[in-house]
Amino acid sequence: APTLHARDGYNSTCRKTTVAILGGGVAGVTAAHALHNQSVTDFLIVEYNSGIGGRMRNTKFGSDPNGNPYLVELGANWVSGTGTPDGPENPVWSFAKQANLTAPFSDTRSIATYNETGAVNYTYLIDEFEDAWAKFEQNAGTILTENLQDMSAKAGFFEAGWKAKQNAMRKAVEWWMWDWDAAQTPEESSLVFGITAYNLTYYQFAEENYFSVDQRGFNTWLKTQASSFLEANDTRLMFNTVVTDINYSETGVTVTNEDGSCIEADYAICTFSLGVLQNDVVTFTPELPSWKQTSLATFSMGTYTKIFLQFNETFWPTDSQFFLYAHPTTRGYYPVWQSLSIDGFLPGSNILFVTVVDEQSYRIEAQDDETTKAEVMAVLRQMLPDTDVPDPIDFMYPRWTLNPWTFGSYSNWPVGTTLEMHQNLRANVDRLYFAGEATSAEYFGFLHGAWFEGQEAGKRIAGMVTKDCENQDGGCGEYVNYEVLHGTTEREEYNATNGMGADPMFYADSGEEEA
Ligand SMILES: Cc1cc2nc3c(=O)[nH]c(=O)nc-3n(C[C@H](O)[C@H](O)[C@H](O)COP(=O)(O)OP(=O)(O)OC[C@H]3O[C@@H](n4cnc5c(N)ncnc54)[C@H](O)[C@@H]3O)c2cc1C
Repeated sequence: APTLHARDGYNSTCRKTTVAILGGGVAGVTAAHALHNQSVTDFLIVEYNSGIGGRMRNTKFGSDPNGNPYLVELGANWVSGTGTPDGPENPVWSFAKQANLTAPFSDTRSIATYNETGAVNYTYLIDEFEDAWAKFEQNAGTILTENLQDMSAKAGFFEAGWKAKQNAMRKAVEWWMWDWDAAQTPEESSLVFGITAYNLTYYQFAEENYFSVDQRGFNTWLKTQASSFLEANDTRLMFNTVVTDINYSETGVTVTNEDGSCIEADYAICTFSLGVLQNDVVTFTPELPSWKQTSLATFSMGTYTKIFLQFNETFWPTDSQFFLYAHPTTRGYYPVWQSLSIDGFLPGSNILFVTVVDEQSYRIEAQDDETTKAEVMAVLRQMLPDTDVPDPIDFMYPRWTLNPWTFGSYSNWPVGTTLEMHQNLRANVDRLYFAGEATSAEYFGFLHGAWFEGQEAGKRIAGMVTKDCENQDGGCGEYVNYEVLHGTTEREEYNATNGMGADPMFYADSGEEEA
């Protein structure tokens, strides 16, 4: 191919391909699937780890009565938003059903509340928060449709009549209703885009969550999807390969890996997390343009940490899925506990886990397991003052922020962001394309966000390669980008070109899809 020789950095020993897909998470696999569907089969998937799945990551933990370990999910765990018989369905849910995934209904109403004195019922505060939520959504809708300035979710709560008022229990409820999803505080989060992601996930699909306890791993659904077009030992899968350099131009992309190997591609799709892109793991040549660098710096990467404990008995209540703890002074200090030792989940496993996010995640990532274990156990003993709480027989948590292939858990939109600004995160630079949960305007932070964005990038490139544009919604070829940003994004710009093909406020207004 003579065009290859014209490229910068062309090296005759590089492996050649039409599309280099960088990363084998949801977006990477789905991009490959979209290419395959348009008969573009000459692609490579380059992946740091030894298998596909990315942030759907599991590990062995504890042991069952036969001495075999359980499998628990360190990363994504829920199918968030499912679908209705007549409405659109979350693709993650479609594949989860195909894979016969064991994923019981996750009932957020099944919650018991605690503070430092033990069980104290403040579920009425959850009701109060939920009452304010409708007003909160309406205000977000007004800002979006009237092209007004965005505000923080915190300010939005105030406006809707909810305040935490320096009250530990109100703070715990606020954490449960916001931080537990966003992995960042309401002060850090955009009101408008927090609401759009929520609406499109829960009102467009369905307002329910299923929690995978499948002992094959949650990522079985993605493996099911992958097996429809990839062989088990497909030579297009390059595992245990760490990308260090990406050299892009208007004619192609050269990818260099840590082991010295390289790939010459006509196009590349980079699906690395926002955290990876923010932490200079990969060197881009030429340097990324300033509109791209600014967008990478603008959006934030949250951290969500599940801390697992196994005991030799289940000494906590078995009639609730969730336990909410209000620490007297520190908001977000070991607030949400979940029991796996209940019917439908992993009965008899004696496993509990507690979740922290953001600053508390960074804090515990920086300290040793024993220190964290002591803190966690002190809280648990406060919650259950009348129970003789034993020490755990197993204890473990991941450190997502320090992880070189993620640098955090999932993205969040800070206050004052616009759709145009986000489009710059999505947009390609020459032949280098981007996809992943963070590039999704509609569903950032979610698996299905990564799914749709991988598909979009795959379809756009397939359209260029085959000269046959089958992507009716988004189109084919390059994404738009904005070298000069407007203060706000006009209502008419909320369209597929800017990554928002579905109307977030349409779903919010009706609460469900209209015929
Ligand atoms: C703790 C946690 C909880 C979550 N909970 C949920 C949930 O319940 N529901 C939900 O819908 N979503 C959840 N998510 C979000 C969900 O996991 C992500 O949105 C989704 O998995 C992202 O897919 P992706 O393809 O965009 O990125 P990734 O899965 O990160 O895929 C990118 C791939 O690139 C690889 N890579 C990175 N750097 C390099 C390199 N230098 N060289 C080669 N390969 C590299 C990585 O190994 C990875 O496999 C959670 C995430 C975390 C971390």
